[in-house]
Amino acid sequence: MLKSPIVALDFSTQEEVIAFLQPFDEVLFVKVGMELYLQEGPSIITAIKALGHAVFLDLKLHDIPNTVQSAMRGLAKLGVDLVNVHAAGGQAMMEAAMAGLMEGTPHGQERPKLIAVTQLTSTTEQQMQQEQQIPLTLEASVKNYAQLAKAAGLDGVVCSVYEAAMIGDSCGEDFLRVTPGIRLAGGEAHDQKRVATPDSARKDGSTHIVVGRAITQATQPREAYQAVKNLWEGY
Ligand SMILES: O=c1ccn([C@@H]2O[C@H](COP(=O)(O)O)[C@@H](O)[C@H]2O)c(=O)[nH]1
Repeated sequence: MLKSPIVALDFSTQEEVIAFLQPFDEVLFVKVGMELYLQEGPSIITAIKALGHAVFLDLKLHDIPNTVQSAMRGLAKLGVDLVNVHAAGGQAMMEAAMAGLMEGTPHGQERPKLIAVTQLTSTTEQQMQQEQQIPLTLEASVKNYAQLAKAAGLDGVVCSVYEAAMIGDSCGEDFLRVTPGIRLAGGEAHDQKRVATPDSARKDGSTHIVVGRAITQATQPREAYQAVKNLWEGY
């Protein structure tokens, strides 16, 4: 899987996506989330793949195992590189997701990698304990979800940079730690709570970073992407 920063294409239309991608002359790893996929449908994946980019389809599935298995069987046919579920759906749901992906991946093609969201990067420990009524530290909850995902045979998790090293120790260095909540130093956090810079992500155990607004809302997105990439790669 490409190691370059994963750019969150949080736009509503294909036109906006094409206009954003137009100045880039390299292969990008991009993320299509609910906003874009629910408005444009599967054709947005075809359009992005036709430009040669790698795709993380971030739909965070969370339902009963049978429903998730059937949904994943369908998504596997889109030829994306990475998909996800919510670990809170449980081990049986995650196993069903993996089974669906394996059933749906066309013969001769590589199965998309499957990761699970642990605790959203917009969640604080206090929120988790009070609203979700989880009587653990945030780190312990993330570790529990990561170990469930590992036991279910998933390829990794979504977590914040602050939990990435701990998950590498607990689940193995080749277990993916995909970390959103990335900001350039001094950047606006917006709704994110567990934020970190691209260089701290590199030093603190992320295997991949996800960056949206710091790039897509920059006055010069291509330059912002290059700045993030340089920090992530250690230049
Ligand atoms: O825990 C999570 C899981 C997913 N996301 C997604 O990543 C991007 C982050 O966007 P920014 O603009 O860089 O904040 C966004 O698409 C989220 O849906 C996340 O932030 N945290």
